[in-house]
Amino acid sequence: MKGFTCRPACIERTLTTSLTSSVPQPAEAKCPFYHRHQESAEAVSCSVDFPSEKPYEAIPSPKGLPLMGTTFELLSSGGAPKIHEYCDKRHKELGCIYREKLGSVEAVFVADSELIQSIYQNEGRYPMHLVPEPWLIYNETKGIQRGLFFIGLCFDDNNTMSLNRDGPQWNERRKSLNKVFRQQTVSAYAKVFNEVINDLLQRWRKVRREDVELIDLERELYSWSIDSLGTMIFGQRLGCVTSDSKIENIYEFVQCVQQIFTESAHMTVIPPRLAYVLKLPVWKRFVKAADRALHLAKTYVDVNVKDILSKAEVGEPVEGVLSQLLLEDKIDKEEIVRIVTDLFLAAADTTSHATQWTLYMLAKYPECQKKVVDEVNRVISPGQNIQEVHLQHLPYLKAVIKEALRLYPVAPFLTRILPQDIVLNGYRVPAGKLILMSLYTTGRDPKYFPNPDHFKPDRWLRIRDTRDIISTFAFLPFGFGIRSCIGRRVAEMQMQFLLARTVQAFHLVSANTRDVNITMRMITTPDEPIRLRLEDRVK
Ligand code: HEM
Repeated sequence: MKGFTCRPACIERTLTTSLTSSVPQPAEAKCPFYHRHQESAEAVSCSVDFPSEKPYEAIPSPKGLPLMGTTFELLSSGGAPKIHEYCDKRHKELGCIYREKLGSVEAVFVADSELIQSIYQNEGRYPMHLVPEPWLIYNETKGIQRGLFFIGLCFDDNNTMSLNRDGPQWNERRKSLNKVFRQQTVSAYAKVFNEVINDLLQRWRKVRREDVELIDLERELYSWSIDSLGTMIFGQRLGCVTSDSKIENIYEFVQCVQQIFTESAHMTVIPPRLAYVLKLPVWKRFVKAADRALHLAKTYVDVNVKDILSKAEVGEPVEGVLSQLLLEDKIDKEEIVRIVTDLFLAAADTTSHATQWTLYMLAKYPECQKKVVDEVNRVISPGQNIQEVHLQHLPYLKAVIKEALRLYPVAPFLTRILPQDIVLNGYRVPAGKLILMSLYTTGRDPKYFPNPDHFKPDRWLRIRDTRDIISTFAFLPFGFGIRSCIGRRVAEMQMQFLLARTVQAFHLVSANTRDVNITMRMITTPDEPIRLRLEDRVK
């Protein structure tokens, strides 16, 4: 057990001042971030601890009303769309660890790099994350099984989380999929990623308005991310960014996925089981969108499975992740369909929104955009395809992406349910309790990132050059460890390719008249459409 505890920032500051002014600190009692705390009044407090262990109930918790708990406060702070800000405020008020019941689930919130590290050290052999309850109820009531993200956690008869009976199954699937998502395999798709980008840039030149503003950036990026991933999985273009889309209802699919996220986010404050039992409109909309999205995706995957199998039978060459999985013959076909369908759900929204925020930052900070353009132009000529080998010469571009993900983490909370008790900052957290790691808060905490509100990609370069120690556990946009994002390599490569080629082709100008903020739809999305003007660089 590490010797730290957290207290409200005001008490913390008073204590720190009085302690440091009089009593010398024993080395072993010092918080590693001690000096940085003193520099910053905004930091979420983390300080010298007491040796005794305290029970779960002693974890700081906001006072709520008898029946309503803190629901009213959450609603008056903007509800589910502003939950990241609400939790950030709580951390500032209660410290880097607190507990609170939001909606139907009680969770322990943690915003401290060392504590996050210790959570991952204790995640066990089959780590468990939270699957949003509406999705679990949907799967359970429809009697359907789902892909990787969903395996390993369910609710038992008492509506509490039951531990890990599917852990070994997850582990087996994950190992098979790790093979198809490792770096060398992903690199082989550089050519198809470029093809999709060529079509996209071509399309943007055509569809932008007369004043060169691009309409519906969100949908454009969705289509790009689905087309890139689809080509990698099916070994053939889906045509989402060209007019010859091979999936008849691709836009309907995109809309359904967006709606699944929106309705799930609404059910953060309305207990999902209640919404289900009472068949509230929010539940009906959720089910309708989920039914349709799964049906559309499954139909398309099914067709491709048949196509691949019949080609393979007559010895015709087949490409793509799906054929790799099918021909390996280790996973049952029905399950492959489920896994692939869910990959699209996990991939499309996340990659497109991370890219959207990064484009917004580049448009908002022209000096950063110029640095990226100069860097890219030194490595590839305009219009040329980008190769994986070029990426090692684009450190600034990578820093820009990291910086955008720091301020706008697509998943602002990482979740774990641990298989055994853990002591965090002196508090015993029993096995099976939901733990939420607040990345939005750690990413904007000055004790980890000086001047946190500034968009400063250089901070990532300086760290490397001077070997400054920054805690990586304060910044984990793809999670960490054996259950981290399986698509990280794909997402990073897709984003690096698209951003490099886009800034080389266009000067990006922000057309938003106010700052765009975050609104949560399960993931971090903009609270008004991000508007970009794309001015040609190369005539
Ligand atoms: C910028 C884009 C992306 C971000 C920020 C992101 C982030 C994440 C995060 C935070 C997790 C949860 C990890 C955990 O519980 O510890 C996750 C899981 C997952 N992601 Fe991603 N992701 C992105 C793109 C993708 C892509 C492109 C794919 C598919 C090719 C994908 C597939 C998955 C899957 C299947 C899981 C569940 C893994 C498991 O449970 O074993 N993600 N992602």
